[in-house]
Amino acid sequence: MRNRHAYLGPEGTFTEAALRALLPDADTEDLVPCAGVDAVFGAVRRGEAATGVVPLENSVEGGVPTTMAELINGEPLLITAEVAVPVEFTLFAREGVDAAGVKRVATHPHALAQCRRWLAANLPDAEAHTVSSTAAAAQAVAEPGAPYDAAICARIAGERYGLVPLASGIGDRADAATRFVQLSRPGPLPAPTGADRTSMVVFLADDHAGALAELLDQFAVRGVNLTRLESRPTGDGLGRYCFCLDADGHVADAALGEALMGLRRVCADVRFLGSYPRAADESADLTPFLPSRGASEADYQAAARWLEEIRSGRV
Ligand SMILES: O=C(O)C(=O)Cc1ccccc1
Repeated sequence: MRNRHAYLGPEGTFTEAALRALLPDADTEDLVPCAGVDAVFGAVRRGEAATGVVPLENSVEGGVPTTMAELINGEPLLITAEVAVPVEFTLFAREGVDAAGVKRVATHPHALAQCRRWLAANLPDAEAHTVSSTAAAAQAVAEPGAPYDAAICARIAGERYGLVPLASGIGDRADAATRFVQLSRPGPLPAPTGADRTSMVVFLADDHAGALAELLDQFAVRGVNLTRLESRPTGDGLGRYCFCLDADGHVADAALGEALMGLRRVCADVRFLGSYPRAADESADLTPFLPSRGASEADYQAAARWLEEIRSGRV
């Protein structure tokens, strides 16, 4: 059976662009557009798709709430790849509608948040409406009797649904980028590449002074660099948070593996989300970081051999 790949659809989303960047050889007939991020998770969990691609975080807006909630509380899936995609927004309308005729604009919440200043300056009287994706907005605008006059979406989506561009580059930050992840059902991990990232969710054991510092210490003392730390409500009441962390390295690396064991000992729960190759990001320094003294892979291996010798009575 052919491998199918679910993504946040319909055709023309930034997520589709991310999927095609991750799987450049995939046939269009194997791509499964889904109506929401939760539907992508569902398709992968039920085995209707081998993998799924969803937006995880944006450089301007931060984490994508549905993706975070599914990763934290949903039936576990593994992140097996990531890609960062630059996002450029264009305002599209039906043929014959000009900027003065735009009273209702539709788009994805993350796109709206990134175009607020432009909208306030250029369409101050237009109502903004959020829908499941930027391409869903373009599709809705193209329908006869559409409830919206214009959509904020990728150029490819506007063209795909036969709309006319009214203004391009309308994002408040020209350098905005979104990080997307590919998900699979739990199984073998991608092999270490030497430039990997590991994602996890950590639940503290109890609320006490220094609890977060203890968590962070597990990485600091082992020379493991963190690339992201986001607190999210657990859903169990006000003031109850878990922490979503990304770290440089692979769980097969000694330092990261020991940091995870340390977390497992001092925290109530740790959900491992995956180790996968880091996205090639021109702005990121992908040279392996220089670990602090005693924190290299060789140091860890030597210390493990030494302990084994003591335990076996050879020292
Ligand atoms: O709606 C889309 O096209 C998506 O893929 C989600 C999204 C929306 C805005 C910025 C990045 C990703």
